[in-house]
Formats: sequence, C-alpha cells, structure tokens
Amino acid sequence: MRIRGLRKVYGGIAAVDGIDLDIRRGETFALLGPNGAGKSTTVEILEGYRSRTAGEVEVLGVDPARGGRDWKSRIGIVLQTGGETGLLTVREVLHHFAGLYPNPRRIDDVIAAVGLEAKANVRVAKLSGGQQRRVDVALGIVGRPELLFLDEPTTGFDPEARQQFWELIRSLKAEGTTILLTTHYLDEAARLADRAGVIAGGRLLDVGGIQEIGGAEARVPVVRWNDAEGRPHEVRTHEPGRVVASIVSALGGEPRALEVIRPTLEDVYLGLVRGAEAATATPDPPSGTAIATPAPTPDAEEPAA
Ligand SMILES: Nc1ncnc2c1ncn2[C@@H]1O[C@H](COP(=O)(O)OP(=O)(O)OP(=O)(O)O)[C@@H](O)[C@H]1O
Repeated sequence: MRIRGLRKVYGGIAAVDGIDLDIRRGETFALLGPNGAGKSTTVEILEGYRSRTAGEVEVLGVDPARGGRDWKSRIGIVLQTGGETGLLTVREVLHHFAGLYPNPRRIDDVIAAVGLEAKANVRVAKLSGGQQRRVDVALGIVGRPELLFLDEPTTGFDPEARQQFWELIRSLKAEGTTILLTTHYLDEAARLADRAGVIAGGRLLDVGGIQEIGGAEARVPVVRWNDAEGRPHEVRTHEPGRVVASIVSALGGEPRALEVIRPTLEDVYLGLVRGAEAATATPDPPSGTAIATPAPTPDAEEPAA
C-alpha cells in the first residue's frame, strides 16, 4: 500500500493534510490518533469508500477510486459502525456475504473464529452490541481477504472477546494477511501491530516499529524506589540494572517499593500527541467570544516529537 501527499478537505478544513505512508504486504499496521485525527477518513479513502482531494494512493496495486469487483473481493473491511441486516441470523448473513467472494472461508470456521457458535442461528438484531461487533469482524474475514481493514474492531468487546479477537488476528497474520488497524486501545496496538503511525490534525506525527515509535528518548526506563525513611525517588536511565545495583549497594539491602518502569506505547503515544497539541496551541479567545477562530497552521513544520 502506497500513499503519497494524501489530502481530504471538508468545507475548507483539511481532515487529512498531506500523508505519506507505505504499508508492506503481510504486516499489521496500527493507525493511532485522537478523535477527529483523520484516521477513518484516511482508511475510507484506502477502502475506496471516500473520494480524496489530492494525492496518490495505491492499494494492492490499484487506485481505490477505480477499484473494481476483483479488487474489492481481495479486501476485507470492518467499518466503525456495522451495517449488516438485523433480520437475518448470524449464519444467514455470513452465508449471504460469503457468496460474493470467489474463495470464501467455511461459515462454521468463521463463526467459531469469532466465538459466536452459540448464536449462529440467532437474528443479528437480537445480539448484544459486542456480539454484533463480532459479526462485523466475521463479515470482514469471510471472503479470505489479502488485506483487512479494521476500524476500531474491538469497541464493545468484553476482555475475553478481545483476547479471542487478538488470537484471530494473529492467525490471519500467520496466513499472510496484511492488516490495517485503527484503535484507541494502545495495548491492542502494542500486542498486534508490527508498526504504527500516529496521526493528529490530519498529519502523521511519527511512523515506526511498535518498539521504536516515538524515538529512543521517549522510551527511557524509570527506576523508582523508596529510601529507608520511605521517601520516594525516581531516576530516568538507559542503564536501569546498573542503577538498581548501585541503590542496593548504597542501601546495603533490598530497596523498598522498587520498580523499573518502561514507558508503554500509550505513554509514548500521549507524549507525541500532547507535543503536537502544544505546538499548534493558540491562546484562548476572550471569554464570551462566540466566533471560533481557526488555529493557524504552522508553516510545514514537523511537530516536536
Ligand atoms: N463527511 C464529513 N463531512 C465533514 N467533515 C467530516 C466528515 N467526516 C469527517 N469529518 C471531519 O474530519 C475530521 C477527521 O474525522 P475522522 O472521522 O477521519 O477522524 P478519526 O481519526 O477517525 O476520529 P475517531 O477516533 O473519533 O473515529 C474530523 O474533524 C471530522 O469532523
């Protein structure tokens, strides 16, 4: 997947503001960003569901704006809100959609993969929200797609369903499926994705391996401990082992409440997004002002990481 200079403008406001991105075959890529960042707009352009204002896009070697039936049959989509008909049973709706693809998966395998065996013959309208979401996921994979788009797939899932979903994604990945995932669950992205991109205000703030995104400085571990009087201490260090050894030696024994904390993907993500917000922040308008003044866009400057 190749994206160059992608822009989407709604009523004079750029929801996607010049994105360049390559996603490799077989990788799982997480697109992360706050509400309104431009994730769904980007994904819907890649799916061929939304037109673009400018830029070049190639998905499985085809411009999605011109993707025909063959191209569509190679792609699986789980939209943010499912649109399946509630009057059919789970099995019927899957059967119907499987018929649209040249080489679909077995319906029973798909039902088992999303954990809906007990609900296979129940009308979709009668399922809980989380169960309906599982039907959305089932519809996304029934056509055995080469490329799977998952837009906030696990919203509404209980913890067990999420774990089961992660297993499903791992098995799809093992089969060679390319996956583009958007999610607000950073632990989900950290577990599933090979690489991630963080987007805010329609721009990519950073792209990189799930262990590298945000840069080395954002990932420096912190050692915390309490001294003999119970006072807390904290040191950021690239050498936590050495620091712990020196604390032990200085205290002459086990430090109390010792912790070595490595920043999570969530910490790194929040650092990136807050840094970008600070870079574009303008002073608050005087109170009582009813007219919203658009924030000036910084001059093609990369936001601070
Ligand atoms: N059809 C539309 N018409 C006008 N503006 C739109 C339209 N769709 C999206 N937008 C605007 O574009 C911006 C990006 O929206 P988008 O849905 O892509 O964000 P998102 O990153 O997917 O957010 P979320 O995490 O809330 O799903 C938002 O400011 C939104 O209000």
